[in-house]
Amino acid sequence: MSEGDGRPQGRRPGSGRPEGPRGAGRPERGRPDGSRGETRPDGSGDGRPGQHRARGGSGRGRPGAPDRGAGPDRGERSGSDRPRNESGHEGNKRSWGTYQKATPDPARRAAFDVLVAVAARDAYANLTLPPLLVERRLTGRDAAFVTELTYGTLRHRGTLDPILAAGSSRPIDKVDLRVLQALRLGAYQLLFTRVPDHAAVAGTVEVARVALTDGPARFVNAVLRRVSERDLDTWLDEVTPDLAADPIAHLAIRYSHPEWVVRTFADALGEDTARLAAGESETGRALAADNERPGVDLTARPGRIDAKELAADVAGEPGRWSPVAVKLPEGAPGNVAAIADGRAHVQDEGSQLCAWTLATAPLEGEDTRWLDLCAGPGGKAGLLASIGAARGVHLTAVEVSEHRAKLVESAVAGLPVTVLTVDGRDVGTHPELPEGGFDRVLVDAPCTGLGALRRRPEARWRRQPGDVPALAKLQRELLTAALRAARPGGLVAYVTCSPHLAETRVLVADVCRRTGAEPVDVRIVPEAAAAADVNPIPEGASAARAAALQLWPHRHGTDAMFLSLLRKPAE
Ligand SMILES: C[S@@+](CC[C@H](N)C(=O)[O-])C[C@H]1O[C@@H](n2cnc3c(N)ncnc32)[C@H](O)[C@@H]1O
Repeated sequence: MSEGDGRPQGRRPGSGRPEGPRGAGRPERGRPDGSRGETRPDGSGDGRPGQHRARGGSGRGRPGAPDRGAGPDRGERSGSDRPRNESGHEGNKRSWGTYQKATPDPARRAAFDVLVAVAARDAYANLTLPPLLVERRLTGRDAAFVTELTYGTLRHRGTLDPILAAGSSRPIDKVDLRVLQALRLGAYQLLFTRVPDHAAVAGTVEVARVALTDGPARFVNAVLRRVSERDLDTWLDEVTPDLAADPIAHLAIRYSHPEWVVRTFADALGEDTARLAAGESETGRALAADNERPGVDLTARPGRIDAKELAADVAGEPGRWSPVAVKLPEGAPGNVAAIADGRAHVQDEGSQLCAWTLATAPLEGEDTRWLDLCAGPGGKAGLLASIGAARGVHLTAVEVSEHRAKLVESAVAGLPVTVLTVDGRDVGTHPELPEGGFDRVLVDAPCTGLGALRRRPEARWRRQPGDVPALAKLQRELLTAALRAARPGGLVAYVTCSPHLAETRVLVADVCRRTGAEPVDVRIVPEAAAAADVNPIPEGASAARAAALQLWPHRHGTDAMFLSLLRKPAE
């Protein structure tokens, strides 16, 4: 059984392979559905989405689909551009209808190198890819193709590996790590993009031959040819356990997430195993949303530019939840003048809403001293300080990491902010962090980041359930310190970019119990109320749950941010 909701749109069974030679009806790459591109690691939008592969026809000429053609080394070759091998002679024709090439496609080679760096050295794709693109002079469509291949392969690893295991004569966990990256790269192209099969296989085998030698390349060739024999849905039916029998494992493979993350999402969404097994679950939709490329949101900094003006400047749309949000259309934030001159910054709309809610929630009494206890790299501090500046507020921004504190300094340049490079738990011992000294306090705690998996393609494979207790301990201590820092009657916003209950509702309920802090219903802020309406709170929910806001990519189009607003009891 398979889920109908948000399922990966792989090759559709029954749609059939294009008949005859591929040259005539060659599916194009690039952007066949005209949808928004991958956000480049440098924040620009020139990348392209992983094209979920719909079989049976050419994408050429589809509306909004620039025709990239196959490009060198990627699609069919004409006789005139027949490649030559290293000695300059025409290559031997292979059974895949392609030719031995002198050098592998630089785009596939670059994607392979990033995948190896991520797997072997725990590198971050979004930090490794941009300098590599520059170094290898890959720009425009080539850079977009590398980005798509790299991010798509990393995202879909949990689906690709069981399929590769089924197509391999050797256990996949015994395969050399670099060979495995070539297999994943090839299988991703075969199952999730419109790259023609022969180009996907030949191009990847060529990378393996040059990067790894002939033996591994033959193995890659054999496995990829087996993978290419079926479409994605047929493979999924073969490699996923039955949904009714094992819904967690089924969803984990279908939507490429570790099982513990599937359980985490289901718990946060209040769906038990029986509900998941019934199909069409919201958990399935939440998981599917993590495999989509997020757009780029901008914050129009109050006092410097308003959202309307910024939207007009960048030809973007206003956001749905945050009054200062603008959705950046295709393009690079680096080219936006308002960002370059500090009137706007890049920030997920969910993060904006959290900072906005704290800054605008009604508060009686003095309201001039604000504190951000976990400020790096400074996105929320920048928004809080911009809102506060017009109201005579001074913000103290605390960040324990020196490097990240420097980022905060540049994010709040020109605003009334003091940046302290100290531990946020030093409230009461550091002279600039007096107990009871702040009217509004933000604690945007370090967390598992399970709510931002769309943005960090390898993160879902790095995080472990064992990370949660240590993070929850730190979160508890930071929230307790934030409550110490707030004056009686003052407000504290506890925020995470994780929906894990141990980092969100359970933790907040526990801290409220121990400190006497009172949950404040986030719906006292109209913008938070609008977002909360999408996520109605179940009757009989605990006070902490009833008051909190949980955003989701599949519901709100934002990261899965959590926000709980607390009031320090009056003495
Ligand atoms: C989720 S990030 C904050 C994001 C930030 N508020 C923004 O919007 O740009 C959490 C930050 O807390 C910092 N941090 C971790 N432990 C801390 C501590 N004990 N005291 C202060 N900051 C800490 C981390 O270095 C990290 O920069």
